[in-house]
Amino acid sequence: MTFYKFQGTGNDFILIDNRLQLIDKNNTKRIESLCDRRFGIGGDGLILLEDSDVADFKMVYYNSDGNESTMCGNGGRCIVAFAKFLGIIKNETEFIAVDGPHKAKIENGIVHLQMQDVHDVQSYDNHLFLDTGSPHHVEMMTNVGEVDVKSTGAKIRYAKPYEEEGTNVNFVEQLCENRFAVRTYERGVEDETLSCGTGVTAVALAMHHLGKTKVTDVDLKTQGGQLRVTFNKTNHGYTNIWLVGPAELVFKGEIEW
Ligand SMILES: N[C@@H](CCC[C@H](N)C(=O)O)C(=O)O
Repeated sequence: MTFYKFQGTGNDFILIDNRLQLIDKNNTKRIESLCDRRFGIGGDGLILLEDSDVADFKMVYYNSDGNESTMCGNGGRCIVAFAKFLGIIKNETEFIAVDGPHKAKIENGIVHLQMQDVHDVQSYDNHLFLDTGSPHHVEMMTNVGEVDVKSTGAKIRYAKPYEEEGTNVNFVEQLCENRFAVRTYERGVEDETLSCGTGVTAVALAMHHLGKTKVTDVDLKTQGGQLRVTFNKTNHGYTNIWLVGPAELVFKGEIEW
């Protein structure tokens, strides 16, 4: 079976064309072993591209622990690049993911992915919580380069109120009016990843909600590169949210499933 390795700002994924339904989707151990960086191909997750009756294709996302999870923004951008590579789409598409339909377009190699509207941004004393397709805890700090993301993120992810279901955890530093540095601990990877698409989307909206920025076109600096999030603010929350950035094929190979 042919697999493809893609990366979007260093968030890396194994992609497989599963339109013939050849994959045993309950084989959690196999997915985990393929994502292992020493004994497998290596990746923050594995994504299946499947047929859909209502859209160009369907995205099925697994974290590197082998479990199917909620929406992956960088994975969403990578599967759009993969669908173009396979000749399923040209430069515009609509596909189905676990959180519903997503529009996307590719312009000069950059993938623009529309995210679901966000109506609820919860603000607490020293953090915010919102769901951008996946759950995100957002915490501001003055020197994000120095935080131990793995241990601090894990403490927050397993503590109340998140506990078993967990959350992704984002640490944010404001660099200027429209630019923020973000480091993310990802649930299901249980470590820092170089970038998280739903995470930077959550950060952009949270910073606007807090009044840290007034712009609706925000630059996000991740460990793996630059992303951009644009949106509209309405009386009902945030709409027309787009996650924008690169997504590239790294290599392909053959595996026994
Ligand atoms: N890397 C992702 C987020 C993937 C899902 C997350 N790990 C979870 O289980 O909540 C992104 O780019 O959004």
